[in-house]
Amino acid sequence: MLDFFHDEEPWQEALAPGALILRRFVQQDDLVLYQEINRIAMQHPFIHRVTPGGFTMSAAMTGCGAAQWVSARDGYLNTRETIALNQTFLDLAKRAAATAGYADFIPDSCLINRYAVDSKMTLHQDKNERDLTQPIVSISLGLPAIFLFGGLMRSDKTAKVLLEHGDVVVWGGASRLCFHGILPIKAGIHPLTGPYRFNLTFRQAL
Ligand SMILES: O=C(O)CCC(=O)C(=O)O
Ligand SMILES: [Fe+2]
Repeated sequence: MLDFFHDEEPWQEALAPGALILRRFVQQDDLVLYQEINRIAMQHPFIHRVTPGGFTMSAAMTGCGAAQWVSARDGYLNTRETIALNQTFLDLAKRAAATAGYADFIPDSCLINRYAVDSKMTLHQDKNERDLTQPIVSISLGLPAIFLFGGLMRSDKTAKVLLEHGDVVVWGGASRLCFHGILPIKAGIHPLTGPYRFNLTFRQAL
């Protein structure tokens, strides 16, 4: 893959108390992650969920692990039909969490979002998980995106952060319930993922 910065050493950037960006943390594992996303999508195709307010989400979703997120209203569905979290996924998520100071992270689920051009995610809190002492580990692959990261109130000022291929954001502790979102994705073609951005969020949901 032609990537000018492919050999760059990963580095870290503080985002907020309890929140850290691990730049290029999964860059070396991008192909394995992408192949696993495709394997999962063969069994559980990406779908556009409808919010409780009746809006169809622009990002398409699938996932793996013990629980599947249904909606902000209905939370997680504990289902036997989901695909197990594979070892590479688990190892990476735990290693990222530990690097950010969350050594006890035990993810049981991974939600996968696929963003095409103009797809976005409006500001929200991840609060359907049962144990909020466990962090969120969020991996970005493919096209870049602007990530908004705010405070505990929707109206709080948000930081705008460019997330690129291979970056990981971990948030927990004082930041666990911070509002966050994704601005509309700009058109582009990524060497690995084509016209898409993928995001994987690892959680202990149940
Ligand atoms: O796509 C992202 O980077 C964030 C996704 C997200 O916030 C979520 O799935 O809850
Ligand atoms: Fe979220």
